[in-house]
Amino acid sequence: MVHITRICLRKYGNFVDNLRLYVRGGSGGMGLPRLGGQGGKGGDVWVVATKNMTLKRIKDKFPQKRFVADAGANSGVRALKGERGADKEILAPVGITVTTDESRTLGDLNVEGDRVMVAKGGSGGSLYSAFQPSKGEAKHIRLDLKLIADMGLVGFPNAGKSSLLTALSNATPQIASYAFTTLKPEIGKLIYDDYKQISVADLPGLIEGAHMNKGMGHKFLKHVERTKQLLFVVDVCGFQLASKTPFRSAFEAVQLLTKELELYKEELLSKPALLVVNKMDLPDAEDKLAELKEQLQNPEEFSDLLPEDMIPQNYLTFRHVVPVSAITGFGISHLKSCVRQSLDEDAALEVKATHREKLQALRKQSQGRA
Ligand SMILES: Nc1nc2c(ncn2[C@@H]2O[C@H](COP(=O)(O)OP(=O)(O)OP(=O)(O)O)[C@@H](O)[C@H]2O)c(=O)[nH]1
Repeated sequence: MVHITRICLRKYGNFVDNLRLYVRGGSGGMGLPRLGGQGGKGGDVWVVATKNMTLKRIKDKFPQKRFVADAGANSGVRALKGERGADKEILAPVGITVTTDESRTLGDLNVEGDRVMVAKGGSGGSLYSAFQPSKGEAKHIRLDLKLIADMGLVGFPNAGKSSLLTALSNATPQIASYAFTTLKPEIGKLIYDDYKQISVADLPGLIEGAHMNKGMGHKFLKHVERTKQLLFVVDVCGFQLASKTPFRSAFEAVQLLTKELELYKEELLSKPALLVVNKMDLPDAEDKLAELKEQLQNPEEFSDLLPEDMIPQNYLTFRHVVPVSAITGFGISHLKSCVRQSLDEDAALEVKATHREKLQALRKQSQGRA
């Protein structure tokens, strides 16, 4: 398949589920020996859980990824006690874990307003320190989005997501409970011959208009942020949500799903995506699949099938388009291997990127010593 996903990657940058930052508390202020004055304490650095924030936004807004709190003021004749330096707050998304570079957990941000101190400011100089202030704490920290699953199922009601999850995971999926959410996703585990496990989440509640918070809209869409990749699921024969709503073909369903994600948060579309075309056991399924594939090859040509406000800005192209029947089991093992292949591909890229980052850090260190 050709790769609008890649085009999106270039346009929006990859989805960010972890971020490494440099943080430093402010230095303390100088004490004033003559009058026994005390310098102000340096500010602390905090990570604060904030609504509508993403790791990608932090990365884009602060490309240096460096956060330093203000220094405490020196003590002076007019103010024997120097003023405290201002704290620095890093506004971060809800649902992350904050760790040190050595993987020690500093705290979890589960609810809006949760905060974790990540670098303490230095103390001001005083009689006890011969009026010399101390420096603020400095370190690298990591912000990790708590992923609920490797893959997230994205589809309208009745597409067969639950049936698919059961067929894939060969078991009754578990209902998971997460501290940072009120919606309970069902998680299925795909187990491979080499015992590798991949988790797939079925997230209930996506309907047309979800971006406007229709149905369980935003809760659903928040979950999509917490999976590495997306598994779109459509009924090959299309669907009609209710008697008053229009019939949507499989192609329209794909574009409507894409548009819902785009309207909610464009960067979700930079996640790798696979398309599952379900219910291949139904009559005329082969013809409809052929038609869908043709439409996906040239989506612009078929855009007049969609309401104008639901045409995505960028058509998503899928790493794999996999026809299956969750009921008969047709295509399920092929889908399992496509899912594995897609995640393995990204894991290899991630290892490379981490390796590169570490090499760069080492290089910088040795340049600093020279
Ligand atoms: N013929 C056929 N029917 C299917 C297939 N997969 C699911 N169905 C049927 O489609 C209906 C919806 O299936 P679900 O698995 O509940 O669909 P869902 O997407 O989880 O639906 P919601 O829970 O409403 O979001 C059920 O009646 C299933 O039996 C399939 O491969 N072939």
